[in-house]
Amino acid sequence: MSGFFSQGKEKNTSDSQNFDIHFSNKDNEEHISINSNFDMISNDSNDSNVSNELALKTITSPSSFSGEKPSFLIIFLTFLASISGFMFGYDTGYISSALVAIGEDFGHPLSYGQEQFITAATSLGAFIFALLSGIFVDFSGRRPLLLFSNIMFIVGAIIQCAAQNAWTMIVGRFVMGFGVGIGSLVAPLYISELAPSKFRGRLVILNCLGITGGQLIAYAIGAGLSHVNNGWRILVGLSIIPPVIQFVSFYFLPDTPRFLIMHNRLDEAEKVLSKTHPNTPIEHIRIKILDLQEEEQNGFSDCKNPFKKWWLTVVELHRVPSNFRALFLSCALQAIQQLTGFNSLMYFSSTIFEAIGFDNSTAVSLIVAGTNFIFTIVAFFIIDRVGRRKMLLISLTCVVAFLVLNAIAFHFIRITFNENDAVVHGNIHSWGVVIIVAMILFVASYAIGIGNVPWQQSELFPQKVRGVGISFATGSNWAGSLIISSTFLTMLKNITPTGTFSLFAGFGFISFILVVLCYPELSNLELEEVQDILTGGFHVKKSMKLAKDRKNGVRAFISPDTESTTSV
Ligand SMILES: O[C@H]1[C@H](O)[C@@H](O)[C@H](O)[C@@H](O)[C@H]1O
Repeated sequence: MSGFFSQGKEKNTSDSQNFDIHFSNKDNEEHISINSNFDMISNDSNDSNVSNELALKTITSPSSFSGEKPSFLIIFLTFLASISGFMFGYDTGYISSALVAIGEDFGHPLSYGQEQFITAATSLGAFIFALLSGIFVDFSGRRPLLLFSNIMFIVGAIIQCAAQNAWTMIVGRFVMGFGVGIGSLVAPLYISELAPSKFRGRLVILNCLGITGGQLIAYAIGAGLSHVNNGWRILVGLSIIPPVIQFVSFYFLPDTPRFLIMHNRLDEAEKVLSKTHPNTPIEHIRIKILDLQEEEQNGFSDCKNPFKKWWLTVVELHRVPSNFRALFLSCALQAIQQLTGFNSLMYFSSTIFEAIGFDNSTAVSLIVAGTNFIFTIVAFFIIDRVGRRKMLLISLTCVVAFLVLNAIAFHFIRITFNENDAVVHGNIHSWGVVIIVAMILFVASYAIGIGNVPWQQSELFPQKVRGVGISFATGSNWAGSLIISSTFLTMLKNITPTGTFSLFAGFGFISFILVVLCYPELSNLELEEVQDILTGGFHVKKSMKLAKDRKNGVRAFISPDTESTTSV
């Protein structure tokens, strides 16, 4: 029942069976009754043109759910789900120092090809399982997938800890990637489905804080263990703790109300919503359930075959223009995030800093991870206030500028490879300092926008196609990560660091244009409202006006039929 959002004034009375709602909007007076089975049992309107649908839309619109502060339970569940983000960060973060620390533990120094394989194996596993999750996320639920991802994290870590050669290490990293892929899709979805819209941006960024915090901690432990014999095995072994905590917790916790409604488990959904929204009257909760239930009825809930359902959803994603716009935007943003080359730093910063002459390269990398984490905190505070679009534009402008500065600085520094194709420790150079400063500024610019906004992907899709839509978007992220991690050192060698960073800057510039032309402002909208913005175009200007009105407390709405926004 997405559609209008308009003003409404409610007065509710309820008894154990039925409850009545009286409201008025700009032109109409209406009175409806709904019983505890979620059936509408009467509707008296003084204007026959006003539909029941409008009545319900009006009541469930921003008033009761979106403006409300997240309850303790929502925050608690968000933190628990963000453990997936933490594992994503830790597991992608420790590899930078592990690659240096492995040294000759496998009998010879790792060639750059082996380093790339070890790194890229996780991205490959994540890519495959992010796509596969799209088939199962609406079928088995968010929670079982999270549990499964925990098992993969643990199995992958055990294989790596026991590895005696590069290939076993690659297999362990690949299996761990399954967990990373699933977690990177399910955690933000779980959080965004629970979050009140006004706080959705921030709550989803908590998961990103998990990612960047995980990377920082991995770097810190990596630096601490860099001189310990086989210290990298301890570094990997520690990654077993968070999935165990998440597994045990989620074993006892509920799935999201949206998933429960999708499977017609309305009583359970009511229970979860009553706990996550303790101050919301039960009648509002039931109306919200009706709203989501009607949305689900437009879906493929009758189809019991997950593969067929997946295929029907894929067709729907491409057939309906607003869905296709959502798909385009989410996939493009996720790919852009990776093609700016940020993860070349995450994965290879120790190698790069060693090559330009820094002795404690892992400690220097720590500054990179710390900057990423601190600026993700900045993003956390500003995302719902400044808005996604503005953050992206500022971020991409600075990202391009600092990538160009890096490209220029690298022109004056040589990176050399030995006869085994391993990167050779270089000599410190004044341009090396410029590179470090430019890298840090690049990371800060990345983290306040393009590093985090793409993970708001769930909000772009309607319920019917959300699971599959975000699996494609997450897949695009991992495809980008895979391309960067498997080619970065090869690019350094073949097209020079200057060529490599110029290429990243080029991608950043194209992305900037794309955001200017196509990315609407989605702050403060209900998940169900976003499609109205994407119907009939990207509606960039209108979305900006709407966001401004909402921010200023003006009750504004968009009509999907006229495709105009109205402030009241
Ligand atoms: O949002 C995250 C974050 O920016 C991480 O630091 C990065 O390593 C990931 O690839 C990205 O998806």
